[in-house]
Amino acid sequence: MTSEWINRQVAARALPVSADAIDRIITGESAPIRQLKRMIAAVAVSDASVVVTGPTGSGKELVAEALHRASGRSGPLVAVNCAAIPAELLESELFGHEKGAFTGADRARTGRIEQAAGGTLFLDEIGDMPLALQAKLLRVLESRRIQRLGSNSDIPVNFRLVTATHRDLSQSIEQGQFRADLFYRINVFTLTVPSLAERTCDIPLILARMISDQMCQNPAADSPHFDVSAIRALCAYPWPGNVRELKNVLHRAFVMLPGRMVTARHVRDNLLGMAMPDLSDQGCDLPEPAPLSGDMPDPAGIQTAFGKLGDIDMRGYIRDIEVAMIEAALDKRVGNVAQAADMLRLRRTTLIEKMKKYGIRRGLDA
Ligand SMILES: Nc1ncnc2c1ncn2[C@@H]1O[C@H](COP(=O)(O)OP(=O)(O)OP(=O)(O)O)[C@@H](O)[C@H]1O
Repeated sequence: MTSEWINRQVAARALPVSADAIDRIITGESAPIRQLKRMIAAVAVSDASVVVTGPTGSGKELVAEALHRASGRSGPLVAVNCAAIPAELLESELFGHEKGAFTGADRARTGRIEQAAGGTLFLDEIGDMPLALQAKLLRVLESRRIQRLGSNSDIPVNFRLVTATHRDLSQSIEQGQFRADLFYRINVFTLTVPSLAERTCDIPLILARMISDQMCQNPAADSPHFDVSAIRALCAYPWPGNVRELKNVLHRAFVMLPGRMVTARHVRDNLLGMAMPDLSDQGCDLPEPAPLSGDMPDPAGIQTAFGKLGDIDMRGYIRDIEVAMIEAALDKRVGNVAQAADMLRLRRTTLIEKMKKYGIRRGLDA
């Protein structure tokens, strides 16, 4: 069904009660976001499958969450990132297995599809699912039954499927990488999340929401304040990494400019340009930090700044830097945790441990 069909349905009815739930999850009042929220409200109540498209970091996972919350389904939202799980493990992750089904299967395990009973199964990056598994998923969608690996018995399943991808699935079909029959099964509705560049008037609201979330997580943090020139500079930027990139910029502001008034110059030079701020115009009289290889902030410069600024919450500061670096590496490697770990010279398991500690879910199944 097309977005014209949805538009007609949306126009034909008042927003349902679930609009509140959607508003709480998706911040923004721009015309494309208001339209997206109305579409979510319209399709949430149906059981039909939804494909969420949109550029990376634009908020596709949030749309899946909003669809689930507004659907009123009593079961859980179970999210699986098909690109983050090695192909050979994805099948048992989704379908579960019986004890002894394969080497290392020392006990039975319920798969994600079963876990989503009565709720929503969100398959992120479905375009990356191996072809053999696509065939199995299609059978599940047609029969509404699954078999765990190593079992012959069918288990009935009841879930609403929401998928997302940053790939052009029609192109993947032409290239033989995605099954056309599965595409038609999963694509009853398409919801497209606009890029941040198409809705820059939402930036002040999103920023305020992110600051308040950050302060809830860490009430001791000293929030930066963005003046009008800073907001204008943020609105003029093209945001290739979309809302995720805005979140990273805010993290940088918390680390580099805590409690300070952020201006357009800070935005351009320090937050988007990634240079350490020159705080001399704010009475701190600090030397310019020497650039490091790779344009990373110079730790020696940070040390000097700390000396001048007095007491510093070192654990909080290091945590903020780790979060910003992990998110930057995940951005650079399009959510691929193994590659991000390589980039950060960490073992994959160490990176995953840190991501769990900091509540970074990108690239990990929920
Ligand atoms: N409207 C919004 N308001 C507040 N935060 C948002 C909004 N949209 C996205 N975010 C935040 O931006 C980040 C990226 O969002 P999300 O993971 O949903 O993007 P995505 O499109 O699924 O990304 P990917 O393509 O990499 O899977 C998340 O931290 C999310 O909470």
